Amino acid sequence: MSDAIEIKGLKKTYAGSGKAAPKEALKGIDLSIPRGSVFGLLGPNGAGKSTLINILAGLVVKTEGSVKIWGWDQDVNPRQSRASIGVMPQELNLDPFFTPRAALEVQAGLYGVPRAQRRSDELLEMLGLADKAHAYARTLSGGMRRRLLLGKALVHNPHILVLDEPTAGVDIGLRQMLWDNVRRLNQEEGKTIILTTHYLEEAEEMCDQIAIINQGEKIAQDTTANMLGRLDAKAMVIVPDHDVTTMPQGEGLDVSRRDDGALVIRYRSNTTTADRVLGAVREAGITIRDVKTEEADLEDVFLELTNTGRAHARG
Ligand SMILES: Nc1ncnc2c1ncn2[C@@H]1O[C@H](COP(=O)(O)OP(=O)(O)OP(=O)(O)O)[C@@H](O)[C@H]1O
Repeated sequence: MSDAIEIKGLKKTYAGSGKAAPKEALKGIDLSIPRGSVFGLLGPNGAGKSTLINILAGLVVKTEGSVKIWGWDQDVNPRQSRASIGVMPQELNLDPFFTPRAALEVQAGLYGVPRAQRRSDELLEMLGLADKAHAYARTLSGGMRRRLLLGKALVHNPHILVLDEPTAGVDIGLRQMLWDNVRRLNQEEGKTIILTTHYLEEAEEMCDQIAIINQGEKIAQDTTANMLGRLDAKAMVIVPDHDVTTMPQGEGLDVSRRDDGALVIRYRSNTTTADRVLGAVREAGITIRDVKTEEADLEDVFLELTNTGRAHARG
C-alpha cells in the first residue's frame, strides 16, 4: 500500500518581484508520510512549511519534483489527488456574506459532493457551530471562523487532513476542542493528519512522527520517540552546600555556573554515567545539597538540528 503522501525531489522557486532575486523556498525535498499517522511538520519561520502545504493543497504550483497523494500523482490524476486531501489554512479567509451552512454547502459543491452525501449539519454539530448555522461569517468570532475552516476542509471526507498552524493564537478551550476533534478523526475515522505548529510541546504530545524542515531542506525525519531519543543530552543541576572554588572536570562534561550558584553539568548519557558526573563533583571537593537531572525535549532537538546544521536527514 502506498504512503498517504509521497514527495520526491520537490523544489519551489518563487520568481523575484522587481529587483528581488528569485527565492528557492524548497530545495529538493523527499518526504513519505505513512497512512494513519499524526505527522508533524516543523521548522523555523520561513523554512518552507507553508509552501509545501500549499503545494499539497494545489494552491502553489511546484517547480520540480513529484507529489503523490493517497497514491495519486498530482500531475497525472489531479482530481483524485485533490479529493484525497483537505487543508485547513492558516489565514481566516472566509467569504463574509456566507453563513457557515452556506459556506460548507458551496465548498461541497466545489468538490462535486452529491447532495445526498453532504454532511453540513453533521459537521456544524461536530464543531459546535449548529446554533450559528445561519449567521453571517463576518459576525463569527475568530475561534468560530477557525472551526468553520476545519469544517470546510472536511466536506469531501478526505483521507488526509492538513492543519497549518491550527492553534496559533487560539485560547485554551478552542485548542482543546480542535485537538479532541483531530484525535477522534485520526483514531475513529482513520484519517491521516499532517500539521504544522510552533508549539513544540503540542507536536511532542500529538504527533507520532515528525519531520524538521530548515531553509527549504528536510534535515530530519523520525518517530517522535526516536527524535527525542537521538539527543542523549542530559543536564545535571547541582546545588552545592558552599561556595565552589574548584569546578568539576572530566572528559565529556560541560560545566557552567548559574547566577544562583548552582552548577549545570551537561553530558551525554550514552558515553557518560551519572555516577561519573557525581564522582567528578566529589573530586572537586563539592558537597551536594540538592541535585536533579533534566532530559532533552523536542525543543532541544529542534534547536540542535536547526542551529548547528550538523545532523543529516534520516528516514
Ligand atoms: N509568494 C511568494 N513569493 C516570494 N517568496 C515567497 C512567497 N511565499 C513564500 N516565500 C518565501 O519562501 C520562503 C518559505 O516561506 P514559507 O511561507 O513556505 O515558510 P514557512 O516555513 O511556512 O514559514 P512560517 O512559519 O513563517 O509560515 C520564505 O523565505 C518566504 O519569504
